[in-house]
Amino acid sequence: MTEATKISGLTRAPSIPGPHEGYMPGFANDFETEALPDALPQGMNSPQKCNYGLYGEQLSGTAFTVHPPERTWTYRIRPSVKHSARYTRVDMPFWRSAPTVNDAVSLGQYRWGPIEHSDTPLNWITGMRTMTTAGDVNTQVGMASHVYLVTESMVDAYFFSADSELLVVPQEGRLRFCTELGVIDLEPKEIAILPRGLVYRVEVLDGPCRGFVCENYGQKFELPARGPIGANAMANPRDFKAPVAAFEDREVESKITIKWCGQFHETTVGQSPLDVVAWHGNYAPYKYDLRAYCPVGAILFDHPDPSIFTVLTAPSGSPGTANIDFVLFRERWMVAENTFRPPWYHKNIMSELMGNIYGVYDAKPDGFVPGGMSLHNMMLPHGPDKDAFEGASNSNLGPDKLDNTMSFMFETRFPQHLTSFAANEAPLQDNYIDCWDSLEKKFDGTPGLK
Ligand SMILES: O=C(O)Cc1cc(O)ccc1O
Ligand SMILES: [Fe+2]
Repeated sequence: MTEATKISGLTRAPSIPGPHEGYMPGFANDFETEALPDALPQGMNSPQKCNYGLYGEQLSGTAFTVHPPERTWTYRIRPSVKHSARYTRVDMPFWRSAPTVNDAVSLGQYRWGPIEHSDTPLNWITGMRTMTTAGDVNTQVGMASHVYLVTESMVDAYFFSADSELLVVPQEGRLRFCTELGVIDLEPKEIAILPRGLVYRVEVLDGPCRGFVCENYGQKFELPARGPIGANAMANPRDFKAPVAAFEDREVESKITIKWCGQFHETTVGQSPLDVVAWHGNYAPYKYDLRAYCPVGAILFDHPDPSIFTVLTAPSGSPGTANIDFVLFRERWMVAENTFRPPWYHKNIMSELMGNIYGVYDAKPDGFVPGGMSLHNMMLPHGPDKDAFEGASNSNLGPDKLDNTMSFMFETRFPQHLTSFAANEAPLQDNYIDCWDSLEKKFDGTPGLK
């Protein structure tokens, strides 16, 4: 064990040295961590008096009676109910919540270039730009996709979403999430999950920062069942990392912004809310390095469904039908024989929102660029563009490494609705559907030759 250290002004618990410095490995483990010795009660949750005069407080991420329940016990300098002002409503016009059905026409195949930064300094809250929403935030069903454009750190300002857990996919720049449960540093090729109800501030380590967010209104993300793939490959539990405890004791007026039922509210507190000295439980933020994802694919012929690339899945009420699948298209070898290797042409009941983190995506060699997004909505046909089709139909089928490529998909069972920002202000590529226009009729009435 090393000593407690300081990071962004927070005293951070001693942690295992080496690759896990500052983090604890494992997915949804029952973690325990303390930034001061013996701050964590042992053998019970609610001693009559906690060590150091701490207050015990439980954060429940599932109903008490869900199995397994997800909750974390925090031991903090002040209970979080201690705030000096009532909640006041604030406007956050670019961070929208479902339903946004009347904002724009959503029926269509859409693609956007990267949204550029402006001269206006933006933080984690003001820099959120909602692109699509699905379901209904008030019934805790569905999701929203956002792009964040962040250039400014939050100072004595904090945020939590009562509506959702946030899946963060950075594309540019480095961010630090100082949360009640510890500190997560995040850069492109990594993702983070910020659970519903967790208070945090976001600092810019290296800006400007741009990335994608999937806001999950429903049941939490979990690891997909691997079925016949077995106990290994895809995303392995040990590669997920939760932060060790970290706290600050700062008596300074601080603002907390709360997203609640799609509305934003502010209150003030007389101290930093990041005052959790120790915690234990299985409801925590975590990060994951996408380079640890071990893809499994076709090793003789054909192109399997992209569900084999699922990193995390958030279940809906219907078994096998996700509220959201987070799917990763990363570097891999293509070896299938006598096969059209890119994604096939298809229509899907699930709605597919894609983003490019870096490189070239095999079905769209042009136009789908890093920082860009595309939407193939419920039951709307899509597939490789003309160049991808011709290339893949005529290439020599030796083993071929798809290199320098990382795109992802937020796939939901619900139709996604564009916001007016996505339809009118974001860099929509008006000519996107032309990429299929020049696909030729090749039918000549005679059987094809192999
Ligand atoms: O449309 C897309 O590009 C995503 C996708 C990829 C794939 O390999 C199979 C199906 C699918 O929807
Ligand atoms: Fe698709």
